[in-house]
Amino acid sequence: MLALGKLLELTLAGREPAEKTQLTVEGVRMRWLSEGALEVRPPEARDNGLDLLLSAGIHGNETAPIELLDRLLHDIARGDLKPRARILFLFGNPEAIRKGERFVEQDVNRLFNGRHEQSSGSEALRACELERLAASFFSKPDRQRLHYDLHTAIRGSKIEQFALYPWKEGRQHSRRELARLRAAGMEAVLLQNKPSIVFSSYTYDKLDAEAFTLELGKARPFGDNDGVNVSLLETRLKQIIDGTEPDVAEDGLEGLQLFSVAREIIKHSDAFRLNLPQDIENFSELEVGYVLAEDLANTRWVIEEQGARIIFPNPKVKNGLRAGILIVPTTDENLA
Ligand SMILES: O=C(O)CCC(=O)N[C@@H](CCC(=O)O)C(=O)O
Ligand SMILES: [Zn+2]
Repeated sequence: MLALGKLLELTLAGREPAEKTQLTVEGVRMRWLSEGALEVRPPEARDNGLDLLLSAGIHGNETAPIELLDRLLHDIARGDLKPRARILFLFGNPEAIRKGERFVEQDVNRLFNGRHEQSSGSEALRACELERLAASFFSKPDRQRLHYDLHTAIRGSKIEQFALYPWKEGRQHSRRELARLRAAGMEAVLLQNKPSIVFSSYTYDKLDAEAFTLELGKARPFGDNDGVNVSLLETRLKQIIDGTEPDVAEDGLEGLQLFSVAREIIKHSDAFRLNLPQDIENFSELEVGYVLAEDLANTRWVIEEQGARIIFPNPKVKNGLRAGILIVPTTDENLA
């Protein structure tokens, strides 16, 4: 296997490779760009015009997606997987990955779309670098752009694998991309309805990629991911990479549950209280009238929406950040 296939090992050791560019026997070029960043380019004659960004480890303790990208890279470096797409592999927060923690000082996934400029520290610098790497990768005209930012969640979930689809004014969510996600094993998609500061929102909004955050199960340490079944996604990614992906039927949304955001719960102060059991699962339903959260100055978050569910409840976030998302079921009528 080419040494650059060991991007994860290099990243965990905090080392630069001796050789920055290597070629497989079939002429696939692997190029190390910076810590945790590697570009793969097929020979020109085989290039099918897709630019695919695969990122994981934006949160350092979310290891199943990191292991998945590591397996794909090994297959490419051994010549077992022959790309027809250009690919950028990114391990988002190397320092946090080495520590096995979600983040070190601040959550990288709250620092995109310019937020890093208002901040400082190594994670702000990393978010800036990730934006730059993604922008440079997606700068070639007339190519398809696709980004999957792979995550696992802090808690268990009533719906194990789901995607979050960013929003941009005047742009419609794509039925074809949703069918592709369904084929990749996703059981639900949350259609966002406002701008956001996460990585996939940056590539969707500023770089015109089709972009998604994918949640694949519960976060566990390296080597402990048997419970996270990524086989459908892994098969689909291999097919996207080597250009053998079966056509997705645009009516192929069967079994895919769609949700939209009703409200984001923002923690404003240290007085914030979230009235949920610690072990509550994502997608748990909340009854109308339930007092979900309380904050300073008698602010109360009371459930008003029929069929409301909660995802990512987390009262420990820093003040000013999202402490949960209230979602409601929606339909496919506004898809392009
Ligand atoms: O389990 C949790 O509370 C968080 C899991 C996670 O890291 N989710 C991403 C979602 C990003 C998005 O909104 O697209 C995050 O919170 O950064
Ligand atoms: Zn995450």
